[in-house]
Amino acid sequence: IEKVATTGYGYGNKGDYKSLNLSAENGKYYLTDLTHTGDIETYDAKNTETNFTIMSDYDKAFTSTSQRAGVDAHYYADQVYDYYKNTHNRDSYDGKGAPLYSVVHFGSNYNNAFWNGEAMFYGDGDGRTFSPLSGANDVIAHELTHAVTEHTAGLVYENQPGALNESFSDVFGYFVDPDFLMGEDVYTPGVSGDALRSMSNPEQYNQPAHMNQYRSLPNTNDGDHGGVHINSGIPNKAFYNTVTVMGKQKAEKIYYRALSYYLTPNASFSDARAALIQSAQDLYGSTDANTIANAWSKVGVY
Ligand SMILES: Cc1cccc(C(=O)O)c1OC(=O)C1CC1
Ligand SMILES: [Ca+2]
Ligand SMILES: [Zn+2]
Repeated sequence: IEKVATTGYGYGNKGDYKSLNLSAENGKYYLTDLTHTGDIETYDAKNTETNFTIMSDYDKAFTSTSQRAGVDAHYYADQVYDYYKNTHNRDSYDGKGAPLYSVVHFGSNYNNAFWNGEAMFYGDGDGRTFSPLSGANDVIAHELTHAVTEHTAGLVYENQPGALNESFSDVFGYFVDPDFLMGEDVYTPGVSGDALRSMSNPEQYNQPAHMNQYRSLPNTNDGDHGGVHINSGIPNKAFYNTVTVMGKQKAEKIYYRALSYYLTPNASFSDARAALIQSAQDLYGSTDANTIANAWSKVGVY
């Protein structure tokens, strides 16, 4: 007997109804989406950091409170998979249809989300800094883009290449959730209107928005690997300067081409500027190439 594809539904972290691609076997239903080249599977860590079991139910309704984080992780993984396939003709993060694994309820009161090279992991948050982190599609897009970056440019996760790595994840978070805030749907559930980061106004959340504010930090864990989540404000602002002029349709093609074709592991901010200019020139010509050049010059990167 094997798992057969079926559909069901569930409630996400906000109690919102979402239809789901499931699989069925022996009268049980699983968060296994068989509709893509690689399966999309969602696991429950049950607040451990080691034991993960695929989320299942005895019917097609994933409506219990403990299933909400899984419903969102599963639904948004499908949405981001479709984004890369439909917009960039990229089949999963490796371009070869790799299966997508997500793990929810990771750890306890865990205010983080991450890609560990094999799967996406989402904490539940502590209810003050974060609500469950799978509750936002820009977070899933951010994490999955770390996987895409690993399989394309391979931007080293430290100093300027690391800040570019972070910025490309935020940028594709914008392409999936087109607003200039990151994590706004799961950040500080008790405070409305704030976010983890702002791409239009990085300073609002203590990030630099210009090269003359670049923060040289130690390349250690507590130095945020040379400030990858801090200095990403500079390329994020350059993106804001770009997309507000040329629009999302052109920007997403240019950014994808730079990431997948030109950028290399130790790229600096200046290398990224050149790669994006070249990508714009390749695809659309000098007007859009100049838009990129100006967008980066305005943040002090030449
Ligand atoms: C919440 C969080 C903490 C530490 C690292 C990351 C990380 O993935 O770099 C992280 O996730 C994000 O930044 C996503 C966009 C909200
Ligand atoms: Ca957002
Ligand atoms: Zn990240």
